[in-house]
Amino acid sequence: MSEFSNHLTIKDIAKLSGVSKSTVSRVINHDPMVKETTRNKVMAIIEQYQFTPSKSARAMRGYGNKVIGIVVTRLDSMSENQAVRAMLPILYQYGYDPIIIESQFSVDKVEEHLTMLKEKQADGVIIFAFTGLEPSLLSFWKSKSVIMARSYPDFTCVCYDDIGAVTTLLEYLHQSKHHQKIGFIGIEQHDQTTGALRYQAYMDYCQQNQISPNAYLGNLSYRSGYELAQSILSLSPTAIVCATDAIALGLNKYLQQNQLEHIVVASIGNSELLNFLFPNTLTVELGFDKAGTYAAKELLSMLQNTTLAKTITVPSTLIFNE
Ligand SMILES: O=P(O)(O)OC[C@H]1O[C@H](O[C@H]2O[C@H](CO)[C@@H](O)[C@H](O)[C@H]2O)[C@H](O)[C@@H](O)[C@@H]1O
Repeated sequence: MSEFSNHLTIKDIAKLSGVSKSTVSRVINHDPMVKETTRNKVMAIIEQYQFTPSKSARAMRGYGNKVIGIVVTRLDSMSENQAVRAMLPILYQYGYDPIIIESQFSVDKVEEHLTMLKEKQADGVIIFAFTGLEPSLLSFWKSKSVIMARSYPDFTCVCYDDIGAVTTLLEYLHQSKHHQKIGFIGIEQHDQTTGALRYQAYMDYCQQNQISPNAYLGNLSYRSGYELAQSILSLSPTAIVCATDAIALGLNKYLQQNQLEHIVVASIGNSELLNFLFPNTLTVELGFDKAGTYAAKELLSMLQNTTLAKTITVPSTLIFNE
């Protein structure tokens, strides 16, 4: 709406809506106490004039920029994307602006990002943690952070059921489908969760059920699954459990190229991409979206009241894609 609308202030919106300035600011800041009829009236004017409160105006008036930093490890991670996608609508609903930044598993980068977020006076952070990221680095944020994918004492953390997911797949393949030769392609054990926990769960199950282990470990890439395929096939497995969907995509590609699709592939993740390309893959869902929802809600409740630190482990579920 013309040049005029770009210069509108909260005072103008208040006048046009027939409410006070403070009511307009409460609508802008998603105050749940504002009556729905008032909110609708103000929002109609805001939309009509395409009014955007400037951040400096909000800050000067003491509303502050409500900012949450989200530090992901990889912008191209399917699992982290799913979790972040679940967080965003909740943060928006409560008037927070998310700042999404990537650490690439670098402790230095996390430190740099957290310093920037501190300088910007971010209200809170959600950090996708990884092996080597020490809790001491996060101490400033203890009461206003949620840590994803790893558990740290005295912090609020959202974790995945790494051991349960592997065990569920093995039980199904071994007990229900009677596979005896089950291989495993995982992640190197310096990665303590996706790597060591999932590999250890496989080894434990093999030991408890007299299965000869056949395991190869690599990294989180599709290529790793593809490249380890040939080695694992040397012991002629009838089923192969993959620690992640990316590994399963690589393995499935190899099996398809070599017409070995009779080998059952099982995976942990249940991503849309894997389901679309290789719908026969047996999957366990870790609940990345649920984890994102828990994280956003926990952080918001921490920011509103003092809550005790807790670790939430999202339960895993076996999915039957018929
Ligand atoms: O290929 P992806 O979709 O990215 O899924 C692979 C695994 O990613 C996550 O684990 C990795 O990142 C974590 C931080 O988000 C880190 O703590 C962990 O060490 C990495 O392996 C996710 O937590 C796993 O469940 C996914 O399987």
